[in-house]
Amino acid sequence: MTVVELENVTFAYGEQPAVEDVSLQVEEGDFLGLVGPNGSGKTTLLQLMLGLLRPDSGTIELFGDPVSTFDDGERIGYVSQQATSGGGSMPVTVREAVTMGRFAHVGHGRLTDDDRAIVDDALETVDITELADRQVNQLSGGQRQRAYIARALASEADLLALDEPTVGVDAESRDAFYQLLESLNDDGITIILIEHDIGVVTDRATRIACINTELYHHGDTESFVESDALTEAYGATGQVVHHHH
Ligand SMILES: Nc1ncnc2c1ncn2[C@@H]1O[C@H](COP(=O)(O)OP(=O)(O)OP(=O)(O)O)[C@@H](O)[C@H]1O
Repeated sequence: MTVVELENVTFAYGEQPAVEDVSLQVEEGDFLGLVGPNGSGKTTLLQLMLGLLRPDSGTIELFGDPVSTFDDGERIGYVSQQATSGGGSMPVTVREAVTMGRFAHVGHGRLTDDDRAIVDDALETVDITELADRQVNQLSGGQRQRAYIARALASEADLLALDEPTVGVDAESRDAFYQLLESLNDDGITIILIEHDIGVVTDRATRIACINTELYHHGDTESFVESDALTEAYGATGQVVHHHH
């Protein structure tokens, strides 16, 4: 099944397009790494995919329907840059924050024992059960992004979209976090990850989309590593490329 499909998508905040004529498909089970230099349109492209921004031209389908009519928020777990950097953290406990993942399912009804069990499982999966009663805004960066993943898991999302989730997280927690993403992907959850560390992405992602306003590469990770897309995309802005091997 195709999870996201973009055809000739262009979007501009002002005069200059931030995303220009991008076509790509994300298939169920993909672990897509979205890479490109600073300011190259990665966040914009992700928000277009999720229906948070409307394209100026082109079409976007999410789970097979035009994204404009999409109202199935519970199928997406979106961890924005603000969420992990702390700006969006709420004065609630970890358990309360993760329980919010159930709200799309219970509507105005009450939480059932099943809902509570799903929340417990999500806390367990990301290994933060012992932090359940702590305030989210008192967690470390690494603990906080686990809490946001747990919330997405509790919502039983089919698609996890993460925008630089490990900014400010130490190397060890970061590695554990990417292992967690890999195992969630093995369980069938589709993942789209924005990450500026090319080495991390090529180690973990099964597919790569490389953009600098326009799409320079979209395909499996091996063909990306062997291609010139990286130097071409980054060369356009003269940024230094950091390899991590
Ligand atoms: N709300 C906005 N209003 C106007 N311009 C914006 C807005 N958000 C982003 N831009 C511009 O659009 C371009 C793409 O930004 P975007 O955040 O999508 O890039 P990015 O690749 O995610 O960047 P980074 O890696 O630095 O997070 C940049 O030139 C940016 O300055």
